[in-house]
Amino acid sequence: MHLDINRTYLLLGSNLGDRELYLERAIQLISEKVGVVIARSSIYETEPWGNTNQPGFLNLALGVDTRLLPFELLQAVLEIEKMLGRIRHEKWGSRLIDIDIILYGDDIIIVDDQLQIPHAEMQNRKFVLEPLAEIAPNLVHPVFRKTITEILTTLTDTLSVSKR
Ligand SMILES: Nc1ncnc2c1ncn2[C@@H]1O[C@H](COP(=O)(O)OP(=O)(O)OP(=O)(O)O)[C@@H](O)[C@H]1O
Ligand SMILES: Nc1nc2c(c(=O)[nH]1)N=C(CO)CN2
Repeated sequence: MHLDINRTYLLLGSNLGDRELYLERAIQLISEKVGVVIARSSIYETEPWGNTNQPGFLNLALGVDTRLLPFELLQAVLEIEKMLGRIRHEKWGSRLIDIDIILYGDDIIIVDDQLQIPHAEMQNRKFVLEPLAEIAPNLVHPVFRKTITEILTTLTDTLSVSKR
C-alpha cells in the first residue's frame, strides 16, 4: 500500500576524501529524500573488506522510516550517491560514499538482479553487523530467522571494526 511506512536499515560507507563530511551529507539527503531517520549508530573505523589494498572506511548504520517502496528506495539511494559525486571504480573498491540497503520492512525478501534484500553479504561483514547491532540488536533476519546479535556470534570476519 502506497501509504504504508516501512522501516529500512541502511549502511553508509566512505573511504575517500573528507569521509565524515560525506557521511553527514548523505544523512542529510536521506532525511530529505528517503524518510525520517529514527536511529543512527556511532561512526566506525573499519578495515577494507574485499579489495584490502585501499584506504580504511568509515561506516555507520541508519534506521529510516520510509514511504518509498523497495525499488523507489534503491533509485533514491543511487541518486544520492550520484549527487555526492560517487565515482564508480571497481567492485569492492574505493568510494566517496556508498549506501547499501541492508533490510527493509519486517519480513520482506527481494531477489532481483538489481536489488537483493536482505543484503546478500550482510552476514559475512563485521563492518555491517557491528554498527547495525548498536541500533537494532534484536532485529530478526527474515531468511535466517536470527537476530543481528545472534548472526554476529557466528561471524568469521576478522577485519577490525572499532567505534570512533
Ligand atoms: N541491497 C542492496 N543495496 C544497494 N544496492 C544493491 C542492493 N542489492 C543489489 N544492489 C545493486 O548493487 C549495485 C551497486 O553495486 P556496487 O558496485 O556498489 O557494489 P559494491 O558496493 O562494490 O559491492 P557490495 O554490493 O558487495 O557492497 C546497485 O546498482 C544495485 O543495483
Ligand atoms: N570496511 C569496509 N569495506 C568495504 C566497504 C565498506 O563500506 N566498509 N564497502 C565496499 C564496497 O563494496 C568494499 N569494502
